[in-house]
Amino acid sequence: MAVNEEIEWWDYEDAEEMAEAVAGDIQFIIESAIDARGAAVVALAGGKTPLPIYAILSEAKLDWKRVTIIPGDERIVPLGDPLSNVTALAKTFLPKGARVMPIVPTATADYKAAGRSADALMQDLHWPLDLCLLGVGGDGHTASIFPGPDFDEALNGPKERRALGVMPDPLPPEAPVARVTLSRAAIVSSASVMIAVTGAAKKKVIEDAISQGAGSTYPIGRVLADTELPVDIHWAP
Ligand SMILES: O=C(O)[C@H](O)[C@@H](O)[C@H](O)[C@H](O)COP(=O)(O)O
Repeated sequence: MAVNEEIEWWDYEDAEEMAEAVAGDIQFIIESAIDARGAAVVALAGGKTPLPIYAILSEAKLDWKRVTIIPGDERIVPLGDPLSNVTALAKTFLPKGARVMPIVPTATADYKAAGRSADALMQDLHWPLDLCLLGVGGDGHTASIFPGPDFDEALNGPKERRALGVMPDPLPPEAPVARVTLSRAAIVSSASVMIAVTGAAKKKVIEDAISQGAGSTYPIGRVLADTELPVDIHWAP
């Protein structure tokens, strides 16, 4: 397994400046995909950090009806729940005309079944994804790749498995529920992988994860070690 040596940090004065820059980069990726094949498919991170990016991106002059957006991971909660990643994306991008696709259609107690259904839904999309925008948790998770019983499957499952169900152990306090996530294989196959994070603590976690390399204890380290294309990490205090 290679260690990615093409990781570039982009540091900004504040979250607003980062949001402008990242929104601009995503706009460019979407425009390029639309120019190339008439459509774009992007996976966007959940959580709170990227919300200012999405607010700016949604104002971009894009042919939104050609854009499909999925959450790169989802908490298994009903649509409309404050924890639902796709609900936040839908509020921002549906009014623009984008196709925002839930990956967990109905909340189910069986997270493995939810993962299988998400994986089946992925077959309807154009692969590889044009972009996978990732967030990182303070514990080093990315998308919903967490330590726990599904960690190995998320990292090392069959390459064609693009999504799976995950029960984080321990459950993250900010959203203590089972998840569906893109697999590492699906993430690293993306035409472009980008990370957006804020705060000194997350910066330290990512730096440690990168220096640990392919054997990193952090999910983000395991993902970064497996990407072959350059990865941009956007950071603001
Ligand atoms: O649904 C999720 O949990 C996420 O997609 C997750 O990977 C997120 O990016 C991090 O937890 C950071 O979240 P914050 O930006 O809210 O800190």
